[in-house]
Amino acid sequence: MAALTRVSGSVGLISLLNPPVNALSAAVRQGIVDTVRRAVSDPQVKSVVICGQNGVFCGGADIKEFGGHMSGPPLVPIFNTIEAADKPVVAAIEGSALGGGLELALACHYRITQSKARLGLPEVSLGLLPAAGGTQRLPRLIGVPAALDLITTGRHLTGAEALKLGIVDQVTDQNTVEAAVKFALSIVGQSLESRRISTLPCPCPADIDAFFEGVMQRVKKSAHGAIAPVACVQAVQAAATLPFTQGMQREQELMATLFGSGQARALQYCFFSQRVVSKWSSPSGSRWDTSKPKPVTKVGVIGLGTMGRGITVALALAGLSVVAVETQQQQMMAAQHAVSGMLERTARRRGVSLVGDQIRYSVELEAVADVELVIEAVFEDMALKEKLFKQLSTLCKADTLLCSNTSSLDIDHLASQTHSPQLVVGMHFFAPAHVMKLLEVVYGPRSAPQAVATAMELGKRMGKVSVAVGNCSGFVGNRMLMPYVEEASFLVEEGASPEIVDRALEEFGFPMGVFRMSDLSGLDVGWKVRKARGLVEPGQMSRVRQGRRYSPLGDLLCEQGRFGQKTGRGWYLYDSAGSREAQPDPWLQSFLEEYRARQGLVSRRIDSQEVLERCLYALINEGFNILQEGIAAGPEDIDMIYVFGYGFPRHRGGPMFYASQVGLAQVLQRLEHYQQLHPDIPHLRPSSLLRRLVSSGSPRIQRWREIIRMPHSSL
Ligand SMILES: CC/C=C/CC(=O)SCCNC(=O)CCNC(=O)[C@H](O)C(C)(C)COP(=O)(O)OP(=O)(O)OC[C@H]1O[C@@H](n2cnc3c(N)ncnc32)[C@H](O)[C@@H]1OP(=O)(O)O
Repeated sequence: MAALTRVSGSVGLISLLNPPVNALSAAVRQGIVDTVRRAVSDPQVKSVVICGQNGVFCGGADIKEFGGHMSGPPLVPIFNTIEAADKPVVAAIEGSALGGGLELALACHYRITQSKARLGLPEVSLGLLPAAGGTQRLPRLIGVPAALDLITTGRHLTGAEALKLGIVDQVTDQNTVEAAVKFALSIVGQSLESRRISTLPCPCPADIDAFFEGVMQRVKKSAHGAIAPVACVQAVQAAATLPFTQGMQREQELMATLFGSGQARALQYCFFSQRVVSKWSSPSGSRWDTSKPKPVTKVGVIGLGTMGRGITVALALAGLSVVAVETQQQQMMAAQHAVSGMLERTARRRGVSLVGDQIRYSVELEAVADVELVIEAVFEDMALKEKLFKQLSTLCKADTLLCSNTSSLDIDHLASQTHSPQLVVGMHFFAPAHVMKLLEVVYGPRSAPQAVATAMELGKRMGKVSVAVGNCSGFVGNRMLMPYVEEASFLVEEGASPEIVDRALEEFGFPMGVFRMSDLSGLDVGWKVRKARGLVEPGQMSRVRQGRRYSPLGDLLCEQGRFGQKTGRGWYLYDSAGSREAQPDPWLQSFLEEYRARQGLVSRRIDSQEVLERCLYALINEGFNILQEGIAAGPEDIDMIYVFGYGFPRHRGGPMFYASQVGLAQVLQRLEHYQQLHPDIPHLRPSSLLRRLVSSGSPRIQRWREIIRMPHSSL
């Protein structure tokens, strides 16, 4: 798993051999031990270069090993041996040097990197910390603030950025291994004293205690309950305040706590789930590996409201040509201005040059006649969309893919308006579309495999996590959201306040609770949807509609003009329209008291456990229904949708993984309990798939797909 050859007469070249990313599996670690020992003891070898096979230095520890019993030599002594070697060791970094891969490079005396290589310590995103000396060596090399930034965020740097920070010694656009070998030849005999990072003092800010206090406060606030970022700060603090050996001990202690935690398991599940969802399949048998995407270079976007603008920006940033269409000149000009601003800000933040000249604006629908793919982003109005799809089907090229950004409407119905229903899919982006990572790609029974593959590939090019899902009202994300939001309203009817509900959900790890989120996105959005479904009865307070329990609270607030942040009043009170500082509203409290009195509801005390169980288990239960119906191929699809699109705390793995950790029997039992108390709420009726999984002994989440596919009685 690692090979040693002698090149250029005296350079020992060690290559890591573990495709695809040369992860540091037990065999690779053993290979490094053996090859380093041989290189160091070979008198003909005067210097050493470590590289990875196939253009990748090393993707870090083998994450697949984490779940089981770890065997083989540990990393820390291997890296200490490399650093202590009396021959210069040079890391030749191509592709990626991440996690343990970068820690290996930090143990070497010199680092040479390809300019486009990705370097970083992403362990925090796996619920861990860089525990092979990364938290102790990096701050000694680049100083505490810069190291903290990299270690607590896990962000990747390019080779060029790493040079600026002082992580690497040289960047090359030529063959990196050849450059490293040449370099290794040039440094033979030079003192290595100043090259052993563990022996360097740690450059620290002046008032170190105050500095770490401030950092810890910031990190805790943004961590939303995740423990790894906090442990990362503690480990770097040890680097700043303790000698290297003691710092290493502290690093190990902190790692031991994280390693066995449920959060690490959840985050590692997310890592693999993100890759699982890219390998999509549909019930019709089409699959990622048998469906070839169509090449796309030019995309039309119809409708330049908030969503259309964000989609235009995301396409342009991905290097695609865009034809952006609005109906009126004035709206088009406003959109053009807004898109330019968004592009400018994003380009500045990412440090890339400005793009924008590949966007053509038009008020003529015919402008999209020659594009390969159209994304419709007009108002959520079926009649309008029907008309548009009919027009597009006539004016576009025969093989143009027609995609809708609808968040809930029937894709199959839209497809039926066109000459080629097989070329229609949903591309459901999330606002702001140039920022949010999630894309739901919605296929109907008639969607061609190539259409799905093309939308998935386009999403990937736009940097999205694309998840293929079946067609139903609300698809996966919004369908599951409905019972979650409804439960929150029912709890408020029964005695909770919006603050109580939101606090419980925010303590669980959501960046915002239901009501703060609703105020942010606008209460009128849901109101319109409920009106379209015939649920709204103006001025009426009845709590049963269409044969099931209904809360008219949201409608009543809208009738008062309380649309949330934009009107300065919603579930909360704001200083002014557009302000973000939510305050409890005494008016709302009296309104709720009066409402409950008129409904004959006796307010009761509701605790955070009930909030979490009713909101989350209702959401999870709908997830099981979705799995059972084959709308999502597996629990990973649902979890990635919720983590990347709905702010579900990543360190909890997503709703389905969370359910598996709570225990399926427990989720079932609590749903049964609440269903008995509230028989008029259908979404609390346990899904038959949940029952089936419980009666199959609550298997590991990785086995659910298999059980879902097993033929079963519907009784
Ligand atoms: C003592 C414990 C110490 C821990 C320290 C650590 O090192 S923890 C690990 C830190 N490393 C990372 O977090 C890197 C994870 N990998 C990536 O970010 C990316 O895979 C990549 C290296 C940037 C490559 O990206 P690319 O898009 O080219 O490929 P994929 O992401 O699709 O990966 C290809 C397949 O390789 C598997 N894989 C990737 N990294 C690892 C890893 N570290 N361990 C095990 N397996 C890894 C990945 O799952 C893909 O597998 P498939 O089966 O093909 O889906």
